[in-house]
Amino acid sequence: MASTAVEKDNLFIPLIDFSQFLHGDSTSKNKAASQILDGFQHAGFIYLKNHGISSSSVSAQFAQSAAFFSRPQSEKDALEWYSARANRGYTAHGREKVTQLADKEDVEALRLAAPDLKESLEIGRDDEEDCPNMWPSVEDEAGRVFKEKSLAFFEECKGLHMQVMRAIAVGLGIEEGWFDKYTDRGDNTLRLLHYPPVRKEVFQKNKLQVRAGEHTDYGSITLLFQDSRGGLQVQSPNGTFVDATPIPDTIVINAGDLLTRWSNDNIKSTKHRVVEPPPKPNQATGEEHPARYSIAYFCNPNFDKQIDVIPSTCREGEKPKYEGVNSGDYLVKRLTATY
Ligand SMILES: O=C(O)CCC(=O)C(=O)O
Ligand SMILES: [Fe+2]
Repeated sequence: MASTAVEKDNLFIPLIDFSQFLHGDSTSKNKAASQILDGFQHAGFIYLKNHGISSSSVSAQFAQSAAFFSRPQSEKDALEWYSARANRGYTAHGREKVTQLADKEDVEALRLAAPDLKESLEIGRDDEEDCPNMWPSVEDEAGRVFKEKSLAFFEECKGLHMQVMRAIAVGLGIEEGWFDKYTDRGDNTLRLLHYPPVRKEVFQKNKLQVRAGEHTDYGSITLLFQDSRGGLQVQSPNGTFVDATPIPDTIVINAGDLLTRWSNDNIKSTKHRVVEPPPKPNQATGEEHPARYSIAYFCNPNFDKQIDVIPSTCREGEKPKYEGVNSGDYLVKRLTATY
């Protein structure tokens, strides 16, 4: 049995030791693969430890992210996200609304009602034609290091995506490398997220206020690295939102809508959101919640691939529930609907 990371309201998110899949004998490997598949089929979420991405790589990327978001607003605005097809660049949510107001009191009132609760930078494969990444100036040394480190982290995550898809293949009883031809291009997005400090009264005044609204992800799987603040919640089968508490050195991985479709609804894409962090024992009670950082690596099948239901996920005599779609078009369509 895998140990359990989250257990509440009929939501059971397993904590799986991925070294058993990567380096174990065939019995351990198959066992880890079925635990992973089982987690995706029932919760839509798993936690992975010993995943092969070193804690120094992860903390270095968090440091790069914090340094990036501490740049002057004008520098970040110059890197603005520019199209759903490219899905690269900087987004400051709610900012436009705020800056259009001249009156100081109006600005403050609006800031309390609908504050900027997150900002993000999306980074894609760096060699995609006509879709450049939006890097800070590489003439500045920090900008050059940011680019180099972020691209190295991108590659590490790409490798883990391939391995997790292999585990899903083994779990499904198909050839281990079945997904490789869908994962080898790395048409993925590294999204750095910063939830700035926020006054507690913002949540008290508006019970619906969240740091990131509920949603499902779009692609195959998402690798989610969170800091120790907390606030991520996952929807349980009962409909409640349950804390997905940070566990050091683990990655939270969830399945996205395209994998649900690809697997004929065998695998779940589960709603999640980010809310006010839960109180921690012995924590000083200030007026403000400190900043939260997370890194989401959204994985997609190669954009030039047709995604037809995986034959082995249909039971005998069962028809596929979905028509084939092109992976890249599917993602662009979903992004266009939200941005
Ligand atoms: O910040 C987080 O923990 C979650 C972010 C997320 O779900 C997303 O960006 O899709
Ligand atoms: Fe998400």
